[in-house]
Amino acid sequence: MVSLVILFRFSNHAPRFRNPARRFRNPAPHFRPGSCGLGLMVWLCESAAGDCRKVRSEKFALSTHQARDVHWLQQNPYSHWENLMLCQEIEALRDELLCFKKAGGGTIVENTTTGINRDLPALRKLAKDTGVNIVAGAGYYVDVTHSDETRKMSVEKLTDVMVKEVLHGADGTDIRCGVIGEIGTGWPITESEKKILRATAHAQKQLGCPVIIHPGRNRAAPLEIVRILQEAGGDISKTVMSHLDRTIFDHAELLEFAKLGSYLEYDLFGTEMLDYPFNLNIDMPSDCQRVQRLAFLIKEGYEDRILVAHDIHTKNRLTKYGGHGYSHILKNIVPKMLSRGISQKQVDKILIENPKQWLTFK
Ligand SMILES: CCC(=O)NCCS(=O)(=O)O
Repeated sequence: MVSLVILFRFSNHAPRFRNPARRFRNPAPHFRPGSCGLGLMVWLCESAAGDCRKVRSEKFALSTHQARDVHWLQQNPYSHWENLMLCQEIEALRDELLCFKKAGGGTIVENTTTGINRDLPALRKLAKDTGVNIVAGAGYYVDVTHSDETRKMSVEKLTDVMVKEVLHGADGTDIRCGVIGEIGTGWPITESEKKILRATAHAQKQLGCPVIIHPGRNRAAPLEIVRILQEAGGDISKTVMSHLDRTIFDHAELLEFAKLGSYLEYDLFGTEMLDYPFNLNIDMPSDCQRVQRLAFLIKEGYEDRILVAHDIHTKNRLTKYGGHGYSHILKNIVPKMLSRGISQKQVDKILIENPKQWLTFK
């Protein structure tokens, strides 16, 4: 059975939600959590001018959306309120996992962390129901999701929390996390995020555990993160730098970064959008370009360091809503890799051996 790192989320993705009225025109507003209603988080959108208003729903109800809306959602996934509420889709996720298993999948990493609705009991139930191994993530997401309590914690306290989440259980359960991350960082990296990065390195030093980092949307971000982790004693060889698809584009810069020895993750497979709403200067690559990037890294000798995933965090990417689903890499990307000169042995390394090595505690 294939073991594969596929990230999916129960989280709502609202911290990244852009105000639809300002879509694609103004710099991204900052987001922060607002009140709760009917168990759903309501998020407030704070514009650059500092005014707050409730994010409004787009023009159609997602549950009844028609085929004609599929393309709009694919291009504007963060501009539809309900589309962000992946936590409502437990049944659809069960179906996705069963399809994934049928396609040869064995394991996924679900690295929703504190700040975006980690739901460990739901993960446990899904793993039991489907027989797919689900590895949960410890730690904290990006700054805007940090609570006042989190901000006040010392590096030592944050380290203790993460160590406990791995050794004893998280969120008041006995469910133990198998990786630290994704640890969220923006650009520039905030003081609170730096503290959490240092704590991550300290926890990793104690546990010998896998770590995964979400870098800010700037080509300098991955390098700066590695520097902070290294200074704090982290093990870069057991650390994944995720979302490289939208972060480092230049080949020479990518090779410079690769030399530092982290895992290099291309994890937005299935995401094809013309305008990347979080940074309009970025041209989000297509799946074909992602495969080209993998082939390039393999040619340069980095096949031991590559990981791939879908990072599904919005509803429209589920099969139920006309999306590519959890089996896209297994069903569509692997054949594409093979047709572009990547051998079956190399595919197996990326889908089986590398995740196994990364997930094994030292
Ligand atoms: C919540 C999951 C996440 O942060 N995914 C990264 C999306 S993006 O920053 O690459 O757009």
